Amino acid sequence: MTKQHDLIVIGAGMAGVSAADKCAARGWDVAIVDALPYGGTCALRGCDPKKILRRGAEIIDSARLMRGKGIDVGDLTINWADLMKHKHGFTDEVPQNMEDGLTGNGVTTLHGEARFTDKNRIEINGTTYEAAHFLIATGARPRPLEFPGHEHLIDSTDFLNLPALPPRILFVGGGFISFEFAHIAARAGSSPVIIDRGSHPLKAFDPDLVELLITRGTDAGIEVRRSTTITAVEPTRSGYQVSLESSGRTETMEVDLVVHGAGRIPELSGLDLDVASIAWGEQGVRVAGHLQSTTNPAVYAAGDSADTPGMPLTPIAVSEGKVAASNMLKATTTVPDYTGVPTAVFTIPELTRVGLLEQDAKDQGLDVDVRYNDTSGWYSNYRIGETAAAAKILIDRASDQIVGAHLLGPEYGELVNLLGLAIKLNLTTRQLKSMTAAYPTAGSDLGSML
Ligand SMILES: Cc1cc2nc3c(=O)[nH]c(=O)nc-3n(C[C@H](O)[C@H](O)[C@H](O)COP(=O)(O)OP(=O)(O)OC[C@H]3O[C@@H](n4cnc5c(N)ncnc54)[C@H](O)[C@@H]3O)c2cc1C
Ligand SMILES: NC(=O)c1ccc[n+]([C@@H]2O[C@H](COP(=O)([O-])OP(=O)(O)OC[C@H]3O[C@@H](n4cnc5c(N)ncnc54)[C@H](O)[C@@H]3O)[C@@H](O)[C@H]2O)c1
Repeated sequence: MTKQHDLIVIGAGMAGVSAADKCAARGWDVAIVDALPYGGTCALRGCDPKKILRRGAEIIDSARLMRGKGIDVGDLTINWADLMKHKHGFTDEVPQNMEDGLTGNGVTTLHGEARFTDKNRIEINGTTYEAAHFLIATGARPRPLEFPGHEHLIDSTDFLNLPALPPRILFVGGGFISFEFAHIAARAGSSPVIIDRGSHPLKAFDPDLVELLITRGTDAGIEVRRSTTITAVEPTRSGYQVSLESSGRTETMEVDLVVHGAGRIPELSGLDLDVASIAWGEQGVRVAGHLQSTTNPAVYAAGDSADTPGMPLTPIAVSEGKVAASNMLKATTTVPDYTGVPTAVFTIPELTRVGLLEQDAKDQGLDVDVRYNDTSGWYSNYRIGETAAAAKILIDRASDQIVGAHLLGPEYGELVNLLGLAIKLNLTTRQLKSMTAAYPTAGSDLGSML
């Protein structure tokens, strides 16, 4: 006999777990399933382990910036094996803790790959489960690549588990993953090369600040090649030969490792969505604004696997998971609020953004005052020897409200949260400037940035 649940969540990452906990707390009979250990991408294979490895790189970089300013760097190096152990100290605990948290909240935890067999049924390891509602929260996977030899690439999960870093690493794609990993690898003693087929790497970020970051990265030993296509990857005796093409010119590069950083796509393979009449496309499960499937009312989707206006980021996954849960529980049609969600690429220093790009604001016909400051000479950056730091804040002249903010600099990943709050709450710059910040902190620079 099949068991009838109120809700089955497919995927125990940030989106799925937020929704499962919320519905169980309201008394629903909830089951959740994952094919991998519980925790999802962010905690096990993404944000969290990545930022632990980045900590080692930050220490090296900070010490180098203070060379001749009171710090003798000497042979300060990253011990990759120990740094990995430090990472495992966090990640190894996650699956059991997360599963214990769910069962403690009354959620039934299942293991295996789920696939739909009907509009209201799924099968896991040969057993059928039935539910009144389903939440698809299956995340994303690396985009399949076409060039010959693509099977030799490692992906971000492999990179975050490397037992040792080889000297020459080539990153395919100039996005979040390649830049973050290249910044870690360079401080760990490798020579990274980022190959982007487009002319604007990190295209979700302010192009002026991206150029500053690329220059800072060059000083740290990172090479970035734009408008360059990879035509083949072939194994050699000691590594790989990568064939490149740029403006009609071809060349080859010898490297030890090739890493996939060329984008991720929703993970819907194996779900058999068509069997359950669930519409989907390249951007994910097709949902209405309130996250219900456009074709199967029993089904909702959230996070990286859902086709929504939100970027594939952890805070979006969490907020969509909660909104989907609330809509299922109350049969409401609340749409997630995507305004004022900041994002950061954790290079050294970090590059952040919230709200509109300068070009978007212009395209929308907004009359914006662009307040640009090179903050590298400001006290907070002088103190630590940082040479690349800047802020570009876009203020709507009519309302005096911030419509976009772009920051490059140490600790600006924290500062951008204040600007996100200002956007979300429609604060004016006059109100923001009335804030008294602790001094000297990155927050105390905000008034001058405005
Ligand atoms: C290297 C890397 C670094 C990142 N860094 C950041 C960062 O610093 N900040 C940030 O905001 N975002 C970051 N992200 C993005 C962030 O990790 C994702 O947006 C977020 O984890 C998505 O959560 P989710 O719940 O939608 O999916 P996931 O966390 O991916 O969870 C989906 C789960 O579904 C399971 N699953 C899939 N198919 C099935 C199936 N058929 N049956 C059963 N289970 C299934 C998977 O095993 C997985 O555990 C990073 C991503 C990567 C790859
Ligand atoms: N700090 C963070 O928040 C963080 C960190 C890592 C990943 N993520 C999330 O994961 C997603 C995926 O990250 P990503 O870095 O893989 O993708 P991305 O979308 O950020 O960047 C992919 C880049 O690869 C380029 N590209 C695509 N195909 C190529 C090819 N064949 N050859 C050369 N270049 C190619 C694209 O032009 C683009 O610049 C991100 O969009 C982001 O949402 C977030």
